[in-house]
Amino acid sequence: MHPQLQPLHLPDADVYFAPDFIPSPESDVYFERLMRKVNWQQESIKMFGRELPMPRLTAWYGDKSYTYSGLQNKPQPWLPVLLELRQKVEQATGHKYNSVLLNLYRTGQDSMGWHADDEPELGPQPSIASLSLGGERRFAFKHRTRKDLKSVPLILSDGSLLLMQGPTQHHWLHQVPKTPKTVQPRINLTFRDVIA
Ligand SMILES: O=C(O)CCC(=O)C(=O)O
Ligand SMILES: [Fe+2]
Repeated sequence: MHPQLQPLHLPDADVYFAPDFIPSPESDVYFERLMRKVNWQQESIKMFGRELPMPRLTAWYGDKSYTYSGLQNKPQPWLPVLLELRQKVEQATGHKYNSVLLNLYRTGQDSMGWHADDEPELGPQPSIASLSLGGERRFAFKHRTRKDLKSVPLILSDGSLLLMQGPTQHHWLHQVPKTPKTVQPRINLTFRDVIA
């Protein structure tokens, strides 16, 4: 594993974090390439019987289709910029990934609610590598059942890499809350291995 990936020591989890995995200005170049080349989509979510726009833009690239937030995602074929980033991430983590979900948080009003990446297509102990580019955002982990544990905050800085593996998704939820602060746009890439 990459020496910058340091363990976070959460109980019932296996999480590593590298705050400066892709340093600036290389991170800025990747951010601009992704803004331009990725086919960003505004998806909607069904909530209480109503269709609402997701509070972020998304895109799904890879080799196999996959269900996410109840949507059947047909992946788009890999772009050169995504293959470059995948190679870096695979080298650092020692895992292989056949898919990537991208999220674009345009402003502080864009967000992702509490969830786990525990879809059956990812297998029982998924390895998920999450790369952040652009404006930094707060992230948090919350244990599903142990109410004695406080939620664990983390700042996902520009160029940072977060690796969640082993039992993490089974026991913990995570989120990216909205913020009233003025923040720069942020791109997040979660590399995954879809087995089904
Ligand atoms: O934007 C982030 O850091 C979180 C993304 C995430 O949790 C997901 O795509 O499942
Ligand atoms: Fe997630």
